[in-house]
Amino acid sequence: METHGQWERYKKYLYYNPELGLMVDISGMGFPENFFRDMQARMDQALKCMADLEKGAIANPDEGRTVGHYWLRAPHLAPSPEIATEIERAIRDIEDFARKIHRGEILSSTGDKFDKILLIGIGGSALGPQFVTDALTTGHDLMNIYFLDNTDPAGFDRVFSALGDHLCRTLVLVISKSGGTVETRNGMLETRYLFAGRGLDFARHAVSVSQAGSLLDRTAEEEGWLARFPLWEWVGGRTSETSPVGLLPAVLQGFAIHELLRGAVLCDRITRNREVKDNPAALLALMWFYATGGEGGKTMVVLPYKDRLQLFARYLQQLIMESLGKEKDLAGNIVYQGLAVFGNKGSTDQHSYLQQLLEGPDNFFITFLEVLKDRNGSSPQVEEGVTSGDYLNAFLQGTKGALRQKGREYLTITVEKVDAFSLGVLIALFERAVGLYASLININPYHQPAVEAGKKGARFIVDLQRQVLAFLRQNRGKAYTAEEIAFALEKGDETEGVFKILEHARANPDHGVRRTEEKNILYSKYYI
Ligand SMILES: O=P(O)(O)OC[C@H]1O[C@H](O)[C@H](O)[C@@H](O)[C@@H]1O
Repeated sequence: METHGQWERYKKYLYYNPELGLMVDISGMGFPENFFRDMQARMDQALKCMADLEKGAIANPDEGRTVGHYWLRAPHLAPSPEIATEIERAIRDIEDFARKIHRGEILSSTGDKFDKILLIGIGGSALGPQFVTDALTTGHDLMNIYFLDNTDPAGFDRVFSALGDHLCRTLVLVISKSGGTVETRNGMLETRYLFAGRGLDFARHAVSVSQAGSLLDRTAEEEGWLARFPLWEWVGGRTSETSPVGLLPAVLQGFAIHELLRGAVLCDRITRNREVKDNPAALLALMWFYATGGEGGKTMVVLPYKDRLQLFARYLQQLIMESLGKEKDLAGNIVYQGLAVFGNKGSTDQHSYLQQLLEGPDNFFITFLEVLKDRNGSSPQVEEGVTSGDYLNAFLQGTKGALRQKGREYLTITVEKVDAFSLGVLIALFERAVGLYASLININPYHQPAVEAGKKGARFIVDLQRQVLAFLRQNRGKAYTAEEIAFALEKGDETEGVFKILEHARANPDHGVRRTEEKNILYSKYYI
């Protein structure tokens, strides 16, 4: 399966760092011999930009902001002693709060000990905690966690019914950097109604994580919530796992946050290395550049061969795609940059889309994540002399061989085991790879200007809905087609939107909208 030349290439390019417990194998990528030499000047510049960023340069020029996620795990690197003190204080306060919760020194409104967490947040305010929870949960953590990360009513109901009678023992973490994200607000409001319906005092169950002075922070202050933890302007949502966003739920669950931070800080130190072959983040960034021609020409399939890492692909989707998916470069040129990420886990995905990766268009590269330790303790044999873990390893190696034969490219990141330390390493590794790659392609990875467009669109539709419902109420008992309503409201250009609003309204009991049945649904009439 393997040729001598491959082994030589493997030996030549394998990165291994025993301190990090990390290997990065890039030999399965077909870059030419002179690639590193040709990229040296660009990478030197990227590393210099990163060094400036860490010293507090305005690395997010569009928003005039510094970018400080690396300070979160090394407060002494922060550009001012005030910032360092704030970070240290926040970690201390989180630990202190969690200790009191665990010891029952802070009790719920009913005098019960808290043993459940309901985390309400979205995007960067949920993905990190979800990933870390799934990776580290033992099944008997100090507290069990549930998430609301959308504005889907049935999604709320599913979680509420799982919480059932435990609501009186549930600590609610509302996490939002901006403090104004609608999905999070809706989750909070519905949770509040649920508490009120059970006669429970929501404020005595609620905790916020948000920027000082945000709507959420002010609400928490005015209503006297149990605690308020800070988030700072200089931490982006997608790089907030080592901030209170990630640390608060982790420490409440009993995860080893100092190990997570130690993994991240060590990885940060090692990925500052200016010697590219000794810098795994620089290696990743260069491989992304090679694979996509620096233009996002290929997608990255993230395949952890470990169930506990299956949410990593989803976590990386935000970290990478929200950071790198940009219309303009730093000079204002239209570039349409990005790096699309998908994936779930191996070997499971070998039984779904791997067929296409082997025989379909060669428009991707794979990042395998390999974990050497199978489980705590030993494994039974599933065949003579072979364990399930041997098979997982064999499927990974076998898939690489099959890809090689087809000339498909991949790289492999190996960690010793899944624990808080290795998660810290992986998070920091990809954070820095994203930053370095962004410099290589000259874009700002720290803003997300387009996200606003979808939010604006939603506000427009909610406003249009108010007008449509008001029209039907004013003309109670009379029935109208979507076209007639749009015309009457002088919203002829929005007829499709009006139709979708009406269809949604008649499918639900909330607004009392009904529909006449016509052969062609588009001529159906709606009334209240
Ligand atoms: O933490 P929040 O302010 O609620 O933001 C939550 C998320 O929503 C926004 O739309 C951004 O695109 C994300 O980067 C952010 O993580």
